[in-house]
Amino acid sequence: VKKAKTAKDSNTHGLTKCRVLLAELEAHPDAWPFLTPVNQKAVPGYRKVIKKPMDLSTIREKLTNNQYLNLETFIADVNLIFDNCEKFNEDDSEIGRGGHSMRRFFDKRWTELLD
Ligand SMILES: Cc1nnc(-c2cnn(C)c2N)n1CCCn1ccnc1
Repeated sequence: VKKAKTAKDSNTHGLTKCRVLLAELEAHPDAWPFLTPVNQKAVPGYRKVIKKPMDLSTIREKLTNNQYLNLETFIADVNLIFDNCEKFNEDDSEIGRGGHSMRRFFDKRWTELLD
């Protein structure tokens, strides 16, 4: 029997899914370009081109600091990683291919975790 969904329940429930998904993203073999913030001093053009940098360690920090209201706001930050990657990297490049691979994996997993 499905328990009545209170706002708190769906929030807690949603945050558990965020933790599961983030752990899987961090452990993925193609995650290496996305584990830490792009070094904007070392990468010419990145600061100018990418308006909202995002990476998995920043998402981990925000999750730890309870900054995600729900699964949707978490998914938006993860997609930002992949959109930034597509904007800055050729599809036919190692980092570009890694971004596509990670996005495919993430899309599959979060849809599987939906109620
Ligand atoms: C993520 C991401 N998107 N673009 C880059 C990047 C970094 N340098 N260059 C020339 C790029 N296109 N990144 C960060 C990749 C992280 N990285 C690079 C080497 N070791 C880690």
